[in-house]
Amino acid sequence: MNVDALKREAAAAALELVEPGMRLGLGTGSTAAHFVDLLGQKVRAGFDVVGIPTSEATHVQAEKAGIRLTTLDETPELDLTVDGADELDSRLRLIKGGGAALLREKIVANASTRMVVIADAAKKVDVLGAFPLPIEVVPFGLESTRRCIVKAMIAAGCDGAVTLRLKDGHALVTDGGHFILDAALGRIPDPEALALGLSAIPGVVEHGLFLGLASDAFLAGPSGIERISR
Ligand SMILES: O=C[C@H](O)[C@H](O)[C@H](O)COP(=O)(O)O
Repeated sequence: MNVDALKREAAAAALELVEPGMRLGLGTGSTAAHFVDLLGQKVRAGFDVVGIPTSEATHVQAEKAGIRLTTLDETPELDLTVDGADELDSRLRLIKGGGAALLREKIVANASTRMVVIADAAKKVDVLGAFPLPIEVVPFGLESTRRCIVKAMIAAGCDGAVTLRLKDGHALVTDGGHFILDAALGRIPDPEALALGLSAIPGVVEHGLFLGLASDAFLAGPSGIERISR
């Protein structure tokens, strides 16, 4: 089975958790897109839920799929968020932001009673960090912020290049109007320490370490779905 089919299987498993009337956070990325697609099919068959998209891209997809949408201002507390991840470990600590949506994703996950991760099984790792950690930063003072990030990494026992994410030769601009710095760390021995260090830097808006947010994960592999719960 190809990776895309596995992503769809994980999305289908998470769909079974959705109950009528739920307030749902809708994730971003190729795996979350399967969930939105499957949810749209259910909605068009008469199922009623309301969704909060975590990116402009998901907003467009969900609207086209016929899913009723709201905002966190109208609906500040959600029942369930279903989202993908770039990496996760057995304690459901995640790296997210490969699609540059980490800020809204974290706000939405934090507003949800449950966050469920959907992914192909290859995303599960023993130690986080092979996937470069996305860090969303304010454009003002970029180089100064980058140096502070390097110091915070070293203090947390890791090291690696921190580079500006580009799109079409220019700095990629997130939905919130910020830039993304990607930290190629290889391994993150103490994600909690690194998260604390990064959050203390004024120019850092948010980082892609999602710690203590996910309650469950559905991981689709060749031999079926593995469910991890916390
Ligand atoms: O910013 C993007 C998100 O964090 C995605 O959920 C993450 O990158 C996983 O995306 P995909 O399902 O495409 O691998």
